[in-house]
Amino acid sequence: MGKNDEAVSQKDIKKSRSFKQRLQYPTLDIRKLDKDASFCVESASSDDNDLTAADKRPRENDDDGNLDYHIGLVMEDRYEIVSTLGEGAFGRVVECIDRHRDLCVAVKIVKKFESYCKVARSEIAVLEEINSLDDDNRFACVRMLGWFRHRAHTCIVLELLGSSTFEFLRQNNFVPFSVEQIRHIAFQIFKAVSFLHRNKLTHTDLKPENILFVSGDSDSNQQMHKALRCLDVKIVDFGNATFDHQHHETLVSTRHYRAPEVILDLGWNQSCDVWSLGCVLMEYYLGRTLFPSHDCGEHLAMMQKVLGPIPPHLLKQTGKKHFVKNEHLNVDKANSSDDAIQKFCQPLRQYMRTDSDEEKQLFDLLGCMLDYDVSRRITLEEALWHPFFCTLRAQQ
Ligand SMILES: Nc1ncnc2c1ncn2[C@@H]1O[C@H](COP(=O)(O)OP(=O)(O)OP(=O)(O)O)[C@@H](O)[C@H]1O
Repeated sequence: MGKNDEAVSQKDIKKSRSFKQRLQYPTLDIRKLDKDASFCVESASSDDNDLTAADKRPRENDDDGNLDYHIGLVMEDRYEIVSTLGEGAFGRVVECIDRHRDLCVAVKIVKKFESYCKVARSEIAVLEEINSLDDDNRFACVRMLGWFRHRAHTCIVLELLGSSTFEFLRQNNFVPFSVEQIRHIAFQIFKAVSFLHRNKLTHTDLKPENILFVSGDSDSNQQMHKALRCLDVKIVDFGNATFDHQHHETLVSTRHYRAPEVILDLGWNQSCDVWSLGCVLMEYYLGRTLFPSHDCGEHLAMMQKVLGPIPPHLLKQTGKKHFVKNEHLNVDKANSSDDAIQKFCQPLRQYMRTDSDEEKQLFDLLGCMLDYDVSRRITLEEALWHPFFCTLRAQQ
């Protein structure tokens, strides 16, 4: 299945817009659009489209291929749905009581379409591998507890976690995290992703929505307070995780977190996760997306405003020649004077002018993570030895 921006059906666009309407993001509300648009959805099966037939029987799926469940529904004679936790391009995640173990769990109910089932199978394989590689649960990756099929939907049973860091920021009116909080969150995530990288896996979709606090209190206010006290987080969503030996899709990551080598189609490796995490940490610091763009040209122009010119040797290699003019980024005049670039993008060196030593360390680390050149970009193993983490390393 091709995952590219061009392969978007009208149905996907409608679906993306409804996502957009549901989201309240202060600077730009198109975050979800690109992720959705990156996947070519197979059309619904004929019985999904047959409204007359569907009208005559209780509905099992909504138009997006999601299971049309209700609170109280029991799946597998075991998992009783008590609430909805989240929604993504691949389906919905619900909180359930596991009646066999008298335990609350999260169940990701994947959309019914075959392409999504395929991604779900891959997510299950990756989660099984993580469970067996990390049997002591030392790294901050969500644990899979099992999986089953319910009415043609693949359902993945996961340990129950709390809010995503994106949701946390949103509920907190996008007040940024403190540098100390960023340090704690980053340290755990870097260790976890570094563990994935050592085991030849790339996550490819690291973003604040996929980094969840561990605290699972159902009262959101209490949850916020608890999360801020303990700051333990875990990574979710391994549906696009790719082993080194597997085919690497041309287009990966949700747009705002997408590395330049992916946009320029230069091939990618684990280093694209490092770029995404650089964008994530900056978002935690700013309380808003670092590159709030919806267009590749504008996105690259934003990168230039923040990080300086894209090296000509990289532009020389791209097959996407429309991005290049005289060995430099071909910045469309309309884009370069675009409000969004002027308003949201500030050179990283200006942030470095801060008087705070800990902020200086953070920006130094971010500079190393947001290096255009993959061969020079810091690895997470190296990043864990950066002075930004020295206090946490000392505590280990
Ligand atoms: N184990 C969990 N515990 C609690 N909430 C969860 C859990 N896993 C996922 N969620 C919630 O559900 C949301 C969607 O989950 P996930 O990212 O796995 O779905 P997806 O369809 O693959 O998303 P995407 O559109 O990013 O690909 C998360 O952002 C989070 O809010």
